[in-house]
Amino acid sequence: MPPTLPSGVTLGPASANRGRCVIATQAYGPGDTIATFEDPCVAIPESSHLDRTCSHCLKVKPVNSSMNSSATPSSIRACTKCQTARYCSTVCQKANWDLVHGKGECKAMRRARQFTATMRAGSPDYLPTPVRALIQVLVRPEMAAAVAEMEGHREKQREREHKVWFDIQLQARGSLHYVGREDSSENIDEAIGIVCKLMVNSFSMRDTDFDESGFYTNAALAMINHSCVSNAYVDFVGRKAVLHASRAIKEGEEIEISYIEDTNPRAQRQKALTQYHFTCACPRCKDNLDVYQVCQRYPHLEMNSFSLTPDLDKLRNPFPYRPQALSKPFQQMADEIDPSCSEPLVGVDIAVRSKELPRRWKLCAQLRKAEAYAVDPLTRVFSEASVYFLQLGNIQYSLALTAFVLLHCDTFREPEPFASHRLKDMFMVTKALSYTAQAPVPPPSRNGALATRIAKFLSEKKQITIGQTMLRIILHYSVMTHSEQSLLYQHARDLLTEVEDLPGRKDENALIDAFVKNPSGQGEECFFKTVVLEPLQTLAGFALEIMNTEFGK
Ligand SMILES: C[S@@+](CC[C@H](N)C(=O)[O-])C[C@H]1O[C@@H](n2cnc3c(N)ncnc32)[C@H](O)[C@@H]1O
Repeated sequence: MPPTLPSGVTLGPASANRGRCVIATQAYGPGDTIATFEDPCVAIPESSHLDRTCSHCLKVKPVNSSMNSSATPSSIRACTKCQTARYCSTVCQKANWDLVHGKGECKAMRRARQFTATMRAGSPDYLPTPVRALIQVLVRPEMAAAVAEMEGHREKQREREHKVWFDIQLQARGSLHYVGREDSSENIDEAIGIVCKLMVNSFSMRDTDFDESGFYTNAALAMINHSCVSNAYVDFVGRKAVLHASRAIKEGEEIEISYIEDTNPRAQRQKALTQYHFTCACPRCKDNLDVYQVCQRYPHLEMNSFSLTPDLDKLRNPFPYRPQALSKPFQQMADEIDPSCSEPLVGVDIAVRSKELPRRWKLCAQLRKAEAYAVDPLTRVFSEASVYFLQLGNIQYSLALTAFVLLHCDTFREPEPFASHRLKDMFMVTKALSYTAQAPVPPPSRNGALATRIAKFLSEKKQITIGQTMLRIILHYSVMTHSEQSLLYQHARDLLTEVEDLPGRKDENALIDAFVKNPSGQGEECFFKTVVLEPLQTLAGFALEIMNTEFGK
């Protein structure tokens, strides 16, 4: 039986090369909620997040206590039986017990724990995420039936590298063992089929740092096809998946989401799509468009007039004077260097990063010369450098680099002003401003003269007002897209309340309020330009100097 789709969407006709698809039953505007998907087949925390995530409502206890908010649980307690699943309340524990944990998952987790204690002492006592996902399906026959309807490309998965097929078999056998089922060829066959289907139809949920924090499969959501220039995106709120329009969608039009990071170069995108077994024929792939070209085609650029990049001419025509002078297209430059700097630097030892960043910065020389800052791997180098300096304690450098990414990269990469990366980078800049607003100007040091200049510049600006205005923009777009339950919205709202309640901010509060209500008013526009935008642009302007000083020209 095909899955039942929520109202707002319906199954469209299947085609030979794309299979089934989902179409809109009415028209939607950019940011609109299209549909909400409930009753997932699987919704679990990533194994690495188990100890701080409620296994039922999936709320995460922040690592950093300063990120606590009304939306995050203050404590997470382990199930006393398996010691693996954790819950934020007895209500969640009971609900999860009835749904899945009491149906065999708890027993399976206990067996896994015992096995590790006796056979593999010292290794992590939880099972890998895909194995836990498979267990959830195996112990709920109604979900096994729903998963059976999905596309799994089983034969093609078998033809992939030996390691992939070996892992699939291992996961299938391991899960059967832990749920206490015989490893008959019939059972193994069924389990392998489920693993393949989960690989093709599952989503990674991400936390506010964009780390993979959960694994999610929903039979109805699994009917949506992919495009690297999608018209919709999925947000996760607890156990619900919410589908939003990223651009206007007509009644009867196919809904397409992106399964992957669509701003990556084409070769990387193709590699990431290997597990889905199709060749993407979207315009970005077909013509190898760069992010600037895709941005120019976004039909609602005017929405950016209420954003940190309100210069619509620049979005429509980012390189007015120099397109012909280029030796080769941006994307070709990027494709040539990307393979030698595509490994993510997050989590890599800081000493390695201190060598790797200058190497990558140098490799990006052609893109820098062309000022194609929004094209990867160059944007990635800026973002990774920002994290690097933050870890070194140089908050001024980190702030300037994130401001640069926000103003010179994010909008071209994601032209919709409600895009999650944009809102998240805005929030990071706001947080950094709240620290630098309180911190004294650092004394000059051998490498710190530039940081001192940045700090001095900031000390002369109204940092709180800049941050407060950005928080209002974040909240505006979260409300517009009905994302008030998202963690980012909750954090932004908490921080805003804190700032608005500070003594002596009545006048600023009124000015910001007036701007949000009427951004195109003459006085309001002037306030935004001089108090918020120009200081941010100057701050971002330090970024190139930082990179050249630290990593060489
Ligand atoms: C999550 S499912 C989407 C629903 C699928 N069409 C079905 O009938 O079950 C993913 C699979 O759909 C197909 N698919 C998704 N997007 C596609 C695209 N842009 N071009 C061709 N096939 C696509 C691929 O077979 C892929 O493995």
